[in-house]
Amino acid sequence: MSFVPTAAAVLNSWVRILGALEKKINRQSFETWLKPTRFSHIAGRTLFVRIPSVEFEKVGEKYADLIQEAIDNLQLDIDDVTFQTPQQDPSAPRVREDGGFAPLPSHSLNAPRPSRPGAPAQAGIAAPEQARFDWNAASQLNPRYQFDAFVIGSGNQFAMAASQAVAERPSKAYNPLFLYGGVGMGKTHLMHAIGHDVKRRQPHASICYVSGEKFTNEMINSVRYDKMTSFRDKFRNVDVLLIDDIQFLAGKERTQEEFFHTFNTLHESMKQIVIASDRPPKELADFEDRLRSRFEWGLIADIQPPDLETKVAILQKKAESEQTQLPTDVALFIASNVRTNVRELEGALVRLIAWCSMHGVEITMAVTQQCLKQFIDTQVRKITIEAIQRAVAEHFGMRVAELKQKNNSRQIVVPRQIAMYLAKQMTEASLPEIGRQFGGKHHTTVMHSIGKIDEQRRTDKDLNRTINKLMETLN
Ligand SMILES: Nc1ncnc2c1ncn2[C@@H]1O[C@H](COP(=O)(O)OP(=O)(O)OP(=O)(O)O)[C@@H](O)[C@H]1O
Repeated sequence: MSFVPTAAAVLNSWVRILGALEKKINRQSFETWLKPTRFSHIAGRTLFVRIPSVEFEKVGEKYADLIQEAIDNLQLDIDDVTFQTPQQDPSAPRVREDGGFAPLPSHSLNAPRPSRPGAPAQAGIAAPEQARFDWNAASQLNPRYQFDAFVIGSGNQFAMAASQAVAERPSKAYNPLFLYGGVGMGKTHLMHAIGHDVKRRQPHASICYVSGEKFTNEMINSVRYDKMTSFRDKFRNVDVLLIDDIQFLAGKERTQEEFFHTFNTLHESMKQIVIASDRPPKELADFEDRLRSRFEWGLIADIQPPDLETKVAILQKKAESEQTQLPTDVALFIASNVRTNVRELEGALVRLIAWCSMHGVEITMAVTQQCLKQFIDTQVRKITIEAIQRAVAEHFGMRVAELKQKNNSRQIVVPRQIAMYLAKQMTEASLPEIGRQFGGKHHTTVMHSIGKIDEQRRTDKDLNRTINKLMETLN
Protein backbone atom coordinates (compact mmCIF):
# COMPACT_ATOMS: atom_id res chain seq x y z
CA MET A 1 0.00 0.00 0.00
CA SER A 2 1.29 3.44 -0.84
CA PHE A 3 2.18 5.83 1.94
CA VAL A 4 -0.54 8.34 2.73
CA PRO A 5 0.81 11.43 4.44
CA THR A 6 -1.03 12.38 7.59
CA ALA A 7 -2.90 15.67 7.74
CA ALA A 8 -0.28 16.96 10.11
CA ALA A 9 2.45 16.14 7.59
CA VAL A 10 0.63 17.99 4.82
CA LEU A 11 -0.16 20.94 7.04
CA ASN A 12 3.26 21.19 8.46
CA SER A 13 4.93 21.31 5.08
CA TRP A 14 5.47 25.08 5.21
CA VAL A 15 6.44 24.91 8.87
CA ARG A 16 9.03 22.27 7.97
CA ILE A 17 10.34 24.35 5.08
CA LEU A 18 10.62 27.31 7.42
CA GLY A 19 12.50 25.13 9.90
CA ALA A 20 15.01 24.31 7.19
CA LEU A 21 15.30 27.93 6.03
CA GLU A 22 15.83 29.16 9.56
CA LYS A 23 19.09 27.26 9.67
CA LYS A 24 20.33 28.86 6.45
CA ILE A 25 19.26 32.48 6.72
CA ASN A 26 20.47 35.09 9.16
CA ARG A 27 18.15 35.62 12.07
CA GLN A 28 17.06 39.13 11.25
CA SER A 29 16.07 38.29 7.66
CA PHE A 30 14.25 35.24 8.86
CA GLU A 31 12.33 37.18 11.52
CA THR A 32 11.50 39.97 9.06
CA TRP A 33 10.59 38.06 5.95
CA LEU A 34 9.73 34.51 6.80
CA LYS A 35 8.34 34.37 10.30
CA PRO A 36 5.23 36.41 9.46
CA THR A 37 4.24 33.98 6.70
CA ARG A 38 1.65 31.30 7.27
CA PHE A 39 0.64 28.03 5.68
CA SER A 40 -2.59 28.65 3.74
CA HIS A 41 -3.53 25.49 1.87
CA ILE A 42 -2.38 22.96 -0.66
CA ALA A 43 -4.10 22.55 -4.02
CA GLY A 44 -2.78 19.70 -6.13
CA ARG A 45 0.96 20.01 -5.80
CA THR A 46 0.97 23.75 -5.17
CA LEU A 47 1.60 25.01 -1.67
CA PHE A 48 -0.11 28.34 -0.92
CA VAL A 49 1.52 30.54 1.67
CA ARG A 50 -0.11 33.58 3.22
CA ILE A 51 1.90 36.77 3.41
CA PRO A 52 0.88 39.92 5.30
CA SER A 53 1.32 42.31 2.36
CA VAL A 54 2.53 42.55 -1.23
CA GLU A 55 6.04 43.53 -0.06
CA PHE A 56 6.46 39.94 0.99
CA GLU A 57 5.92 38.66 -2.53
CA LYS A 58 9.63 38.96 -3.12
CA VAL A 59 10.20 36.24 -0.50
CA GLY A 60 9.47 33.70 -3.22
CA GLU A 61 12.12 35.10 -5.52
CA LYS A 62 14.67 35.95 -2.88
CA TYR A 63 14.69 32.53 -1.28
CA ALA A 64 13.58 30.45 -4.29
CA ASP A 65 16.69 28.28 -4.31
CA LEU A 66 16.68 27.66 -0.60
CA ILE A 67 12.96 26.84 -0.63
CA GLN A 68 13.47 24.39 -3.49
CA GLU A 69 16.40 22.83 -1.67
CA ALA A 70 14.28 22.40 1.48
CA ILE A 71 11.45 20.82 -0.54
CA ASP A 72 13.91 18.38 -2.11
CA ASN A 73 15.61 17.54 1.18
CA LEU A 74 12.31 17.04 2.95
CA GLN A 75 11.00 15.01 -0.02
CA LEU A 76 7.76 16.97 -0.11
CA ASP A 77 5.25 16.41 -2.90
CA ILE A 78 5.28 20.07 -3.88
CA ASP A 79 6.03 21.50 -7.34
CA ASP A 80 5.26 25.12 -6.72
CA VAL A 81 4.94 27.58 -3.85
CA THR A 82 2.59 30.53 -4.29
CA PHE A 83 2.60 33.52 -1.96
CA GLN A 84 -0.70 35.34 -1.46
CA THR A 85 -1.88 38.28 0.58
CA PRO A 86 -5.27 38.03 2.32
CA GLN A 87 -6.66 40.27 -0.45
CA GLN A 88 -5.58 37.74 -3.04
CA ASP A 89 -7.06 35.00 -0.89
CA PRO A 90 -10.04 36.67 0.74
CA SER A 91 -11.00 33.62 2.76
CA ALA A 92 -7.76 33.87 4.69
CA PRO A 93 -7.24 35.85 7.89
CA ARG A 94 -4.97 38.87 7.74
CA VAL A 95 -1.61 38.57 9.35
CA ARG A 96 -0.35 41.45 11.42
CA GLU A 97 3.25 42.54 11.39
CA ASP A 98 3.87 40.80 14.66
CA GLY A 99 2.72 37.57 13.08
CA GLY A 100 -0.71 37.52 14.74
CA PHE A 101 -3.97 37.60 12.83
CA ALA A 102 -5.96 40.80 12.56
CA PRO A 103 -9.67 41.11 11.79
CA LEU A 104 -10.62 41.29 8.11
CA PRO A 105 -12.11 44.78 8.21
CA SER A 106 -9.26 47.24 8.51
CA HIS A 107 -10.88 49.46 11.07
CA SER A 108 -10.80 48.16 14.60
CA LEU A 109 -14.11 46.69 15.57
CA ASN A 110 -12.98 45.87 19.01
CA ALA A 111 -12.24 49.37 20.19
CA PRO A 112 -14.32 50.32 23.23
CA ARG A 113 -17.63 51.86 22.25
CA PRO A 114 -19.75 54.10 24.40
CA SER A 115 -21.87 51.98 26.67
CA ARG A 116 -25.59 51.81 26.21
CA PRO A 117 -27.65 52.61 29.25
CA GLY A 118 -27.98 49.49 31.34
CA ALA A 119 -25.04 47.73 29.75
CA PRO A 120 -22.28 46.58 32.10
CA ALA A 121 -19.68 49.34 32.06
CA GLN A 122 -16.65 47.19 32.64
CA ALA A 123 -14.87 45.53 29.74
CA GLY A 124 -13.32 42.08 29.83
CA ILE A 125 -14.10 39.39 32.39
CA ALA A 126 -16.21 40.54 35.30
CA ALA A 127 -15.65 39.71 38.95
CA PRO A 128 -17.20 36.47 40.18
CA GLU A 129 -19.32 38.09 42.89
CA GLN A 130 -21.57 39.79 40.35
CA ALA A 131 -25.08 38.37 40.69
CA ARG A 132 -25.87 36.56 37.50
CA PHE A 133 -27.16 33.31 36.16
CA ASP A 134 -24.73 30.59 37.18
CA TRP A 135 -23.44 29.40 33.83
CA ASN A 136 -20.84 27.25 35.57
CA ALA A 137 -23.45 25.14 37.27
CA ALA A 138 -25.38 24.91 34.03
CA SER A 139 -22.27 24.23 31.99
CA GLN A 140 -23.20 22.96 28.60
CA LEU A 141 -19.64 22.28 27.55
CA ASN A 142 -18.77 18.77 26.45
CA PRO A 143 -15.45 17.83 28.10
CA ARG A 144 -14.41 15.87 25.00
CA TYR A 145 -14.55 18.89 22.72
CA GLN A 146 -11.15 20.40 23.36
CA PHE A 147 -8.66 22.02 20.99
CA ASP A 148 -6.16 19.21 21.35
CA ALA A 149 -8.80 16.65 20.35
CA PHE A 150 -9.46 18.56 17.14
CA VAL A 151 -7.57 17.34 14.10
CA ILE A 152 -6.37 20.11 11.84
CA GLY A 153 -6.67 19.78 8.08
CA SER A 154 -6.60 22.27 5.25
CA GLY A 155 -10.42 22.64 5.41
CA ASN A 156 -10.57 23.66 9.06
CA GLN A 157 -7.20 25.15 9.92
CA PHE A 158 -8.39 28.71 9.41
CA ALA A 159 -11.41 28.19 11.69
CA MET A 160 -9.18 26.48 14.25
CA ALA A 161 -6.62 29.33 14.22
CA ALA A 162 -9.38 31.91 14.56
CA SER A 163 -11.00 29.96 17.43
CA GLN A 164 -7.69 29.70 19.26
CA ALA A 165 -7.05 33.41 18.79
CA VAL A 166 -10.48 34.17 20.26
CA ALA A 167 -9.90 31.84 23.21
CA GLU A 168 -6.56 33.48 23.92
CA ARG A 169 -7.86 37.04 23.69
CA PRO A 170 -11.63 37.06 24.14
CA SER A 171 -13.29 40.14 22.64
CA LYS A 172 -9.92 41.44 21.45
CA ALA A 173 -9.04 39.17 18.55
CA TYR A 174 -12.24 38.94 16.53
CA ASN A 175 -15.69 39.88 17.72
CA PRO A 176 -17.91 38.24 16.72
CA LEU A 177 -16.29 35.13 15.36
CA PHE A 178 -18.69 33.59 12.87
CA LEU A 179 -18.02 29.91 12.12
CA TYR A 180 -19.87 28.18 9.36
CA GLY A 181 -19.75 24.85 7.61
CA GLY A 182 -21.76 21.75 6.76
CA VAL A 183 -23.24 19.12 9.04
CA GLY A 184 -20.81 17.41 11.40
CA MET A 185 -17.80 19.49 10.36
CA GLY A 186 -16.75 20.40 13.92
CA LYS A 187 -18.35 23.81 14.52
CA THR A 188 -19.79 22.77 17.87
CA HIS A 189 -16.52 21.11 18.79
CA LEU A 190 -14.61 24.35 18.17
CA MET A 191 -17.12 26.44 20.10
CA HIS A 192 -16.88 24.19 23.14
CA ALA A 193 -13.10 24.20 22.82
CA ILE A 194 -13.14 28.00 22.94
CA GLY A 195 -15.28 27.81 26.09
CA HIS A 196 -12.93 25.33 27.79
CA ASP A 197 -9.86 27.30 26.85
CA VAL A 198 -11.21 30.63 28.10
CA LYS A 199 -12.24 28.91 31.30
CA ARG A 200 -8.78 27.48 31.79
CA ARG A 201 -7.20 30.89 31.42
CA GLN A 202 -9.88 32.82 33.29
CA PRO A 203 -11.66 30.53 35.73
CA HIS A 204 -14.18 33.20 36.75
CA ALA A 205 -15.40 33.84 33.24
CA SER A 206 -19.02 32.95 32.65
CA ILE A 207 -19.38 31.02 29.44
CA CYS A 208 -22.74 30.49 27.85
CA TYR A 209 -23.16 27.87 25.17
CA VAL A 210 -26.64 27.81 23.71
CA SER A 211 -28.18 26.59 20.50
CA GLY A 212 -30.34 28.86 18.39
CA GLU A 213 -33.22 26.54 19.15
CA LYS A 214 -32.76 26.69 22.92
CA PHE A 215 -32.39 30.47 22.82
CA THR A 216 -35.67 30.67 20.90
CA ASN A 217 -37.52 28.29 23.21
CA GLU A 218 -36.32 30.04 26.34
CA MET A 219 -37.38 33.33 24.91
CA ILE A 220 -40.85 32.04 24.03
CA ASN A 221 -41.27 30.65 27.53
CA SER A 222 -40.06 33.86 29.09
CA VAL A 223 -42.57 35.87 27.12
CA ARG A 224 -45.28 33.43 28.05
CA TYR A 225 -44.50 33.45 31.77
CA ASP A 226 -43.57 37.12 31.90
CA LYS A 227 -39.94 36.43 32.71
CA MET A 228 -38.23 38.56 30.10
CA THR A 229 -36.16 40.45 32.66
CA SER A 230 -34.45 37.32 33.90
CA PHE A 231 -34.08 36.04 30.32
CA ARG A 232 -32.28 39.23 29.35
CA ASP A 233 -30.22 39.21 32.47
CA LYS A 234 -29.17 35.66 31.81
CA PHE A 235 -27.91 36.16 28.27
CA ARG A 236 -26.69 39.73 28.46
CA ASN A 237 -24.42 39.19 31.44
CA VAL A 238 -22.04 36.60 30.14
CA ASP A 239 -18.37 36.98 29.30
CA VAL A 240 -18.50 34.65 26.33
CA LEU A 241 -21.65 33.83 24.38
CA LEU A 242 -21.35 30.79 22.13
CA ILE A 243 -24.49 30.49 20.03
CA ASP A 244 -24.78 27.44 17.81
CA ASP A 245 -26.99 26.84 14.75
CA ILE A 246 -28.00 30.48 14.44
CA GLN A 247 -29.83 29.58 11.21
CA PHE A 248 -32.60 28.31 13.49
CA LEU A 249 -33.58 31.94 14.08
CA ALA A 250 -34.55 32.36 10.40
CA GLY A 251 -37.98 33.93 10.07
CA LYS A 252 -38.39 34.29 13.86
CA GLU A 253 -38.70 38.04 14.11
CA ARG A 254 -39.18 38.39 17.82
CA THR A 255 -36.26 36.10 18.64
CA GLN A 256 -34.07 37.95 16.16
CA GLU A 257 -35.05 41.22 17.77
CA GLU A 258 -34.11 39.87 21.18
CA PHE A 259 -30.86 38.45 19.89
CA PHE A 260 -30.06 41.76 18.22
CA HIS A 261 -30.17 43.50 21.61
CA THR A 262 -28.28 40.70 23.31
CA PHE A 263 -25.61 41.00 20.64
CA ASN A 264 -25.36 44.78 21.01
CA THR A 265 -25.16 44.71 24.77
CA LEU A 266 -22.43 42.09 24.75
CA HIS A 267 -20.45 43.66 21.94
CA GLU A 268 -20.59 47.10 23.48
CA SER A 269 -19.39 45.79 26.80
CA MET A 270 -16.59 43.98 25.00
CA LYS A 271 -17.79 40.48 25.67
CA GLN A 272 -16.93 37.79 23.19
CA ILE A 273 -19.59 36.43 20.84
CA VAL A 274 -19.07 33.30 18.77
CA ILE A 275 -21.74 32.27 16.30
CA ALA A 276 -22.01 29.01 14.36
CA SER A 277 -24.15 28.47 11.33
CA ASP A 278 -24.58 26.07 8.45
CA ARG A 279 -24.11 28.92 5.97
CA PRO A 280 -22.36 32.29 5.69
CA PRO A 281 -24.18 35.41 6.96
CA LYS A 282 -25.14 36.65 3.53
CA GLU A 283 -26.90 33.38 2.78
CA LEU A 284 -29.00 33.51 5.93
CA ALA A 285 -32.39 33.99 4.35
CA ASP A 286 -35.18 35.50 6.48
CA PHE A 287 -32.73 37.32 8.70
CA GLU A 288 -32.86 41.01 9.40
CA ASP A 289 -30.14 42.93 7.57
CA ARG A 290 -28.99 44.64 10.75
CA LEU A 291 -28.25 41.23 12.29
CA ARG A 292 -26.64 39.82 9.18
CA SER A 293 -24.38 42.82 8.91
CA ARG A 294 -23.36 42.50 12.57
CA PHE A 295 -22.37 38.90 11.93
CA GLU A 296 -19.89 40.28 9.42
CA TRP A 297 -18.32 42.74 11.85
CA GLY A 298 -15.59 40.46 13.09
CA LEU A 299 -14.17 37.44 11.36
CA ILE A 300 -16.01 34.87 9.28
CA ALA A 301 -14.34 31.47 9.14
CA ASP A 302 -15.65 28.53 7.16
CA ILE A 303 -15.00 24.86 7.70
CA GLN A 304 -14.66 22.83 4.54
CA PRO A 305 -15.12 19.06 4.43
CA PRO A 306 -12.05 17.10 5.51
CA ASP A 307 -9.82 15.55 2.87
CA LEU A 308 -8.82 11.92 3.00
CA GLU A 309 -5.69 12.49 5.08
CA THR A 310 -7.61 14.52 7.64
CA LYS A 311 -10.28 11.85 7.84
CA VAL A 312 -7.61 9.22 8.48
CA ALA A 313 -6.02 11.41 11.15
CA ILE A 314 -9.41 11.99 12.83
CA LEU A 315 -10.07 8.24 12.91
CA GLN A 316 -6.66 7.55 14.37
CA LYS A 317 -7.08 10.19 17.01
CA LYS A 318 -10.51 8.90 18.00
CA ALA A 319 -9.21 5.31 18.11
CA GLU A 320 -6.34 6.46 20.30
CA SER A 321 -8.73 8.13 22.72
CA GLU A 322 -10.64 4.84 22.88
CA GLN A 323 -7.31 3.08 23.48
CA THR A 324 -7.85 1.04 20.36
CA GLN A 325 -5.25 0.02 17.84
CA LEU A 326 -6.53 0.99 14.38
CA PRO A 327 -4.51 -0.46 11.48
CA THR A 328 -3.71 2.12 8.79
CA ASP A 329 -5.36 0.13 5.98
CA VAL A 330 -8.57 -0.04 8.01
CA ALA A 331 -8.47 3.70 8.75
CA LEU A 332 -7.96 4.36 5.05
CA PHE A 333 -10.79 2.03 4.11
CA ILE A 334 -13.24 3.76 6.45
CA ALA A 335 -12.06 7.23 5.45
CA SER A 336 -12.47 6.55 1.76
CA ASN A 337 -15.86 4.91 2.09
CA VAL A 338 -17.55 7.21 4.56
CA ARG A 339 -18.17 10.52 2.88
CA THR A 340 -17.40 13.90 4.35
CA ASN A 341 -19.41 14.05 7.56
CA VAL A 342 -17.09 13.60 10.55
CA ARG A 343 -19.97 12.52 12.76
CA GLU A 344 -20.65 9.60 10.44
CA LEU A 345 -16.97 8.81 10.33
CA GLU A 346 -16.97 8.58 14.11
CA GLY A 347 -20.17 6.54 14.00
CA ALA A 348 -18.50 3.99 11.74
CA LEU A 349 -15.53 3.71 14.07
CA VAL A 350 -17.65 3.38 17.21
CA ARG A 351 -19.65 0.66 15.53
CA LEU A 352 -16.52 -1.19 14.48
CA ILE A 353 -14.96 -1.01 17.93
CA ALA A 354 -18.17 -2.19 19.59
CA TRP A 355 -18.58 -5.03 17.09
CA CYS A 356 -15.02 -6.26 17.57
CA SER A 357 -15.23 -6.10 21.32
CA MET A 358 -18.57 -7.97 21.29
CA HIS A 359 -17.19 -10.71 19.08
CA GLY A 360 -13.81 -10.74 20.83
CA VAL A 361 -11.88 -10.22 17.56
CA GLU A 362 -9.07 -7.93 16.48
CA ILE A 363 -9.79 -5.08 14.08
CA THR A 364 -8.70 -6.30 10.65
CA MET A 365 -9.62 -5.35 7.13
CA ALA A 366 -11.85 -8.41 6.66
CA VAL A 367 -13.71 -7.78 9.90
CA THR A 368 -14.14 -4.11 9.01
CA GLN A 369 -15.58 -4.86 5.59
CA GLN A 370 -18.04 -7.29 7.11
CA CYS A 371 -19.06 -5.06 10.00
CA LEU A 372 -19.42 -1.85 8.01
CA LYS A 373 -20.98 -3.34 4.90
CA GLN A 374 -24.48 -2.08 5.57
CA PHE A 375 -23.22 1.26 6.81
CA ILE A 376 -21.22 1.82 3.65
CA ASP A 377 -23.97 0.54 1.34
CA THR A 378 -26.35 3.19 2.62
CA GLN A 379 -23.69 5.79 1.97
CA VAL A 380 -23.62 5.04 -1.73
CA ARG A 381 -27.36 5.26 -2.17
CA LYS A 382 -28.41 6.90 -5.40
CA ILE A 383 -28.90 10.63 -5.60
CA THR A 384 -31.83 11.71 -7.76
CA ILE A 385 -32.52 14.87 -9.72
CA GLU A 386 -35.59 15.46 -7.53
CA ALA A 387 -33.42 15.36 -4.42
CA ILE A 388 -31.04 17.85 -6.02
CA GLN A 389 -33.89 20.16 -6.95
CA ARG A 390 -35.29 20.00 -3.42
CA ALA A 391 -31.90 20.74 -1.86
CA VAL A 392 -31.19 23.64 -4.20
CA ALA A 393 -34.66 25.12 -3.80
CA GLU A 394 -34.41 24.89 -0.03
CA HIS A 395 -30.96 26.44 -0.02
CA PHE A 396 -32.11 29.45 -2.06
CA GLY A 397 -35.44 29.77 -0.27
CA MET A 398 -37.55 29.10 -3.36
CA ARG A 399 -40.01 26.49 -4.61
CA VAL A 400 -38.95 23.47 -6.70
CA ALA A 401 -41.55 24.48 -9.30
CA GLU A 402 -39.68 27.75 -9.86
CA LEU A 403 -36.61 25.82 -10.99
CA LYS A 404 -38.70 24.33 -13.77
CA GLN A 405 -40.49 27.46 -14.92
CA LYS A 406 -39.60 29.55 -17.94
CA ASN A 407 -38.64 32.45 -15.69
CA ASN A 408 -35.22 33.83 -16.61
CA SER A 409 -34.70 36.31 -13.79
CA ARG A 410 -31.26 36.08 -12.20
CA GLN A 411 -32.65 34.84 -8.86
CA ILE A 412 -34.04 31.81 -10.65
CA VAL A 413 -31.46 31.27 -13.38
CA VAL A 414 -28.46 30.87 -11.09
CA PRO A 415 -30.06 28.27 -8.77
CA ARG A 416 -31.38 26.44 -11.85
CA GLN A 417 -27.93 26.36 -13.43
CA ILE A 418 -26.45 25.11 -10.17
CA ALA A 419 -29.08 22.39 -9.94
CA MET A 420 -28.39 21.29 -13.53
CA TYR A 421 -24.68 21.25 -12.83
CA LEU A 422 -25.21 19.10 -9.73
CA ALA A 423 -27.50 16.78 -11.68
CA LYS A 424 -24.72 16.21 -14.18
CA GLN A 425 -22.07 15.74 -11.48
CA MET A 426 -24.02 13.58 -9.09
CA THR A 427 -26.35 11.47 -11.21
CA GLU A 428 -25.98 9.43 -14.32
CA ALA A 429 -28.73 11.29 -16.16
CA SER A 430 -28.04 12.37 -19.74
CA LEU A 431 -28.29 16.03 -20.83
CA PRO A 432 -31.72 15.53 -22.49
CA GLU A 433 -32.96 13.76 -19.36
CA ILE A 434 -31.79 16.63 -17.17
CA GLY A 435 -33.45 19.07 -19.57
CA ARG A 436 -36.73 17.15 -19.32
CA GLN A 437 -36.70 17.29 -15.52
CA PHE A 438 -36.20 21.04 -15.61
CA GLY A 439 -39.43 21.82 -17.40
CA GLY A 440 -38.39 20.62 -20.86
CA LYS A 441 -35.20 22.58 -21.48
CA HIS A 442 -33.22 21.80 -24.61
CA HIS A 443 -30.06 19.78 -24.00
CA THR A 444 -27.88 22.63 -25.36
CA THR A 445 -29.32 24.90 -22.66
CA VAL A 446 -28.38 22.31 -20.07
CA MET A 447 -24.89 22.04 -21.54
CA HIS A 448 -24.50 25.82 -21.50
CA SER A 449 -25.61 26.01 -17.85
CA ILE A 450 -23.24 23.28 -16.75
CA GLY A 451 -20.33 24.87 -18.60
CA LYS A 452 -21.06 28.23 -17.07
CA ILE A 453 -21.14 26.97 -13.49
CA ASP A 454 -18.10 24.80 -14.09
CA GLU A 455 -16.16 27.85 -15.21
CA GLN A 456 -17.44 30.25 -12.55
CA ARG A 457 -16.80 27.76 -9.80
CA ARG A 458 -13.08 28.05 -10.42
CA THR A 459 -12.95 31.76 -9.69
CA ASP A 460 -15.97 32.48 -7.52
CA LYS A 461 -15.21 31.23 -4.01
CA ASP A 462 -18.71 31.82 -2.71
CA LEU A 463 -20.26 29.88 -5.54
CA ASN A 464 -17.78 27.09 -5.01
CA ARG A 465 -18.63 26.99 -1.33
CA THR A 466 -22.35 26.87 -2.05
CA ILE A 467 -21.85 23.95 -4.42
CA ASN A 468 -19.66 22.07 -1.95
CA LYS A 469 -22.24 22.60 0.72
CA LEU A 470 -25.08 21.36 -1.48
CA MET A 471 -23.05 18.30 -2.44
CA GLU A 472 -22.37 17.63 1.20
CA THR A 473 -26.06 17.94 2.06
CA LEU A 474 -27.01 15.60 -0.76
CA ASN A 475 -24.38 13.08 0.26
N1 LIG B 1 -11.41 18.08 12.87
C1 LIG B 1 -11.96 17.29 13.77
N2 LIG B 1 -11.21 16.61 14.63
C2 LIG B 1 -11.75 15.79 15.55
N3 LIG B 1 -13.07 15.59 15.67
C3 LIG B 1 -13.87 16.25 14.84
C4 LIG B 1 -13.37 17.13 13.85
N4 LIG B 1 -14.41 17.64 13.16
C5 LIG B 1 -15.51 17.13 13.69
N5 LIG B 1 -15.20 16.28 14.71
C6 LIG B 1 -16.12 15.50 15.53
O1 LIG B 1 -17.27 15.22 14.74
C7 LIG B 1 -18.44 15.26 15.52
C8 LIG B 1 -19.40 16.27 14.91
O2 LIG B 1 -18.84 17.57 15.10
P1 LIG B 1 -19.72 18.82 15.55
O3 LIG B 1 -20.90 18.38 16.34
O4 LIG B 1 -18.81 19.82 16.15
O5 LIG B 1 -20.19 19.29 14.11
P2 LIG B 1 -21.07 20.54 13.68
O6 LIG B 1 -20.32 21.21 12.60
O7 LIG B 1 -21.42 21.37 14.86
O8 LIG B 1 -22.33 19.84 13.07
P3 LIG B 1 -23.89 20.27 13.08
O9 LIG B 1 -24.02 21.35 12.06
O10 LIG B 1 -24.58 19.02 12.71
O11 LIG B 1 -24.22 20.74 14.47
C9 LIG B 1 -18.00 15.62 16.93
O12 LIG B 1 -17.93 14.46 17.69
C10 LIG B 1 -16.63 16.23 16.75
O13 LIG B 1 -15.82 15.98 17.87
